[in-house]
Amino acid sequence: MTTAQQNFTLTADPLSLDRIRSILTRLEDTIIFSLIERAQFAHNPKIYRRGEFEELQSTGFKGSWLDWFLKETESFHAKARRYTSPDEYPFTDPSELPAPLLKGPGIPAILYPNNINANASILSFYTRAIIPRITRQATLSLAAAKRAKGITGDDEYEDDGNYGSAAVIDVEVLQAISKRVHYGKFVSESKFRDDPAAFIPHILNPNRAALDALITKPEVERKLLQRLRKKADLYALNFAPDGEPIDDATTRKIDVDGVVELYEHYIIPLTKEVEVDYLLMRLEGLSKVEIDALASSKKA
Ligand SMILES: C=C(O[C@@H]1C=C(C(=O)O)C=C[C@H]1O)C(=O)O
Repeated sequence: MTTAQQNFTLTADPLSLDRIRSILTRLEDTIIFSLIERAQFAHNPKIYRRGEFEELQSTGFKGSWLDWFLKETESFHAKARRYTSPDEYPFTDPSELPAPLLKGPGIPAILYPNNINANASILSFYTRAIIPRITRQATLSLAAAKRAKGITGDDEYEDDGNYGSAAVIDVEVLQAISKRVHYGKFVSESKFRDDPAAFIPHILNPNRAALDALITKPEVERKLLQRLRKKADLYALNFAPDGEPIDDATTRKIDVDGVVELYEHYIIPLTKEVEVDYLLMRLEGLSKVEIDALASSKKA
């Protein structure tokens, strides 16, 4: 049995809501620290646009610099069987990824079979809304330094040439956000099994609003945003050699409001969309007898 299989099968209960929420809490740290790393570089908008690198286009690749980093990284990880795990989803079209090198049984099918992949939405909000916000400080510093040297031009002020470093970190951030959002499937499977009868009527007669209301836990979200701000405030601090925090807003390592807004306006809403999408397909292929049996069972 591979480690990955053990991780899922030896865990007390892979669908325990407390366990899932503890993983979501740990991913907050991964996402904040990855954003701190990305914030060290300027926006570098050209790495998100197609056709900006002639050397790349000459290989026949039609995507952006970041699309290329995603495809090359995910191609290697696909050979290591990363995307047979129910908590891993590629940004690259799966049909363009190689088959796993490792043979043998994959991870047990904890989730109901589904093709839900929200990565296109994640990539869009990350490159259009999050990156410009998170890299604003580094971009302003770069612009001031370039103006001082008499360098002019729009993109020039947002381009520090660190295309590889920025894209490597972008891939890390995107993978962490993707894992976090797609854990919504585990949350939904857990909530569905806990009370199938509550969900089944709104799946048989599709009702997104009713399903969204059933999975939404306002108090959990409120506490999450409170905790997130505390973490980002602390992690953003620089410390003097004597260990004292440097109380200077201009040296903060991350835009704290930007991190909170990332979760409030993008990550949480998209996680809930994945939860509802998963529930809407949860009865596919089941007979009326099987559905009735589920509806009459309290804990599936
Ligand atoms: C993830 C859950 O489902 C919903 C989504 C949440 C989120 O994305 O942080 C938090 C609470 C719920 O509204 C949960 O119940 O823990």
